[in-house]
Amino acid sequence: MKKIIVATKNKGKAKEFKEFFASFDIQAISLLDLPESIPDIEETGTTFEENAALKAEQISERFNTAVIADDSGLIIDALNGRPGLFSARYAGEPTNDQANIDKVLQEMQDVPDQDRHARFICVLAIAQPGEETTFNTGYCEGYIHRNQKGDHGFGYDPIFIPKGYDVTMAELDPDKKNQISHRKNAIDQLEKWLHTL
Ligand SMILES: O=c1[nH]c(=O)c2ncn([C@@H]3O[C@H](COP(=O)(O)OP(=O)(O)OP(=O)(O)O)[C@@H](O)[C@H]3O)c2[nH]1
Ligand SMILES: [Mg+2]
Repeated sequence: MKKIIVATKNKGKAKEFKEFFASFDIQAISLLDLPESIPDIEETGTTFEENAALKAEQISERFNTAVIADDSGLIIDALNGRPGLFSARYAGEPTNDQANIDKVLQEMQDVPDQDRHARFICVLAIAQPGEETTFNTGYCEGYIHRNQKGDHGFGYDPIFIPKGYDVTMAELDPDKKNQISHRKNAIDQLEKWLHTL
């Protein structure tokens, strides 16, 4: 089976990448699967693209092979785009999904239903030795619920209701999330390249 390194230490993302790539007969190997422990990559970029490139390029250089990295987040209109680039550590370090959810719900408590629009963004960077890094971006539109529901997925899934649905992303079956998510929409743009592996 072909393999590809995905430069992530996020268990939720790693699980989804494994599921996505299995359909291409490719085994996705996350940084959590590697025998040696890989130092955290500091995300000093000012955009999702910069952070995704930082992660993909550093790991591609270390292993001299093609590497995919994902920088993603939740963008909420009523919070002027926050948590955005800082979605992982919105409530501070170490990252804690529940604390992040609590902070968003607290900041959104007085926001009326019609103003609770939000979207997930996923930027994939593909770094290959000797080649320019390329990018694919996917979105998933929706809105922020007033409380959290469901226990599938990860991150902010329990408070995000995808457009066209009346349940949160965390209430959806994982296979369903993988059909509509920002990650899926970004990976769909990779299809041609994945067949070249
Ligand atoms: O509910 C969610 N469903 C998703 O599908 C999703 N995708 C991203 N996120 C949030 O955005 C942060 C990414 O930050 P991020 O791209 O820096 O990843 P990370 O730091 O968790 O791991 P790594 O990939 O950098 O190793 C994550 O921690 C989450 O809070 C999601 N939340
Ligand atoms: Mg990160």
